[in-house]
Amino acid sequence: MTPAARDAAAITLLDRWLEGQPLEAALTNWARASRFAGSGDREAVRDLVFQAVRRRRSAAALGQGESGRALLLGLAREAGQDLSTWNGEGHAPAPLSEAERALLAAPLPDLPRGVALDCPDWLLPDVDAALGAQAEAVLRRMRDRAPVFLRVNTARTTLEAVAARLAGDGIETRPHPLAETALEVTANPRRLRNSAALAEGEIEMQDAASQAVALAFAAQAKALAASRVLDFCAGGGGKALALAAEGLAVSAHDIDPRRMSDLPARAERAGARIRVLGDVSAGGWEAILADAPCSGSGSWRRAPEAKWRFSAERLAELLRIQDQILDRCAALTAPGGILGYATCSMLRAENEERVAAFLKRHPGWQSLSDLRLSPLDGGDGFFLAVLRKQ
Ligand SMILES: C[S@@+](CC[C@H](N)C(=O)[O-])C[C@H]1O[C@@H](n2cnc3c(N)ncnc32)[C@H](O)[C@@H]1O
Repeated sequence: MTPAARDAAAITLLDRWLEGQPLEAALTNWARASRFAGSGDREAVRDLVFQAVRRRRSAAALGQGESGRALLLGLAREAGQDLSTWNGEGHAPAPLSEAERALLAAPLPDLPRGVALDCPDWLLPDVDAALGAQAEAVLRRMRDRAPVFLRVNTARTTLEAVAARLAGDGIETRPHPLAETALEVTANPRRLRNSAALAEGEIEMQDAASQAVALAFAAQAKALAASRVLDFCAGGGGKALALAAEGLAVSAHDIDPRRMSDLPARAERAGARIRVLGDVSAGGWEAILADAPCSGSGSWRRAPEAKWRFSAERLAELLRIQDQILDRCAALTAPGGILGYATCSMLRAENEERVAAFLKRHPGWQSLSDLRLSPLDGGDGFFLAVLRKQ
């Protein structure tokens, strides 16, 4: 596909998304119906579509419209591209109209803050309160794609050995200061899919901040000599696997057990022993991690659709669920045990305010530590509070 044909495909996909089709479904349907598109084309179209969704507000303002074509025009205007390839020939988009040509050549206007930063207005006060002077820089960082990170299974190998093995496949990496288990992929991330290191459990795809949270919690659980750790919201098991690699005996639970369906196979591949529990009515856990459902506002670079779907009603519902999970885990924790409360949210409402409300409801608990990471640290936005039952 020519670059202009890729633009035309992205325009079609963005239109479908704007009409209400989920992004992944639109991309999958298009890829199935477009046998002419090679893997490089599919990745390029995906990148373009995701970038337009990340920047939906500013792109719509600069392109002056809520259509796929206007969004790409807006992206091009901000980047100073001329779009002369849009000539209507072959599979290229129709040529620019006079008005579009004038728009593309016009100086960039001053946009309202929420538009320029691609943030819904109703979230700005919380983001400002949470991030203070860093709010703008963080939101700007969120307008671009996230790096690709690997977690090295240090129970089995070393960062150096994995990096050398991946380099043999042309995949370049470098260690990342956020977590001692993290490698950032700097070239050819798409080759990872076929890498033997992944198939053999030497690496997992996991954001570096997520790794840092797992390592910080593991260190406190080990300091307590906790013999058993419960991952109460295990989901796909990213954190459970990271905790197990630190030598902890991990049990995994999730309200939706189907989410854990791949966990036994992933654990086996990694050489980790993780017990998957259907029921956790028995308490007495010395260490529990509650990686709670949240807005995902720290990972909106990877899942940009969620940023525009999120609402005040959904936030209120999440806050209730987070409180319930914390209360349930408090009852399951042994006296003297610890409870880690984690989110991939940057909002105070889901983080510090939930912990403060918990401590008010549970006077017998104290806060041991807080960790707040933002995309300026390199990975996703994450939060971890470790609480102790007296
Ligand atoms: C942020 S995800 C977990 C991600 C996972 N820990 C990881 O690192 O891959 C949150 C999980 O919490 C689960 N969940 C939601 N409500 C819950 C509840 N009341 N009790 C337990 N798990 C819950 C969801 O099904 C979801 O899998």
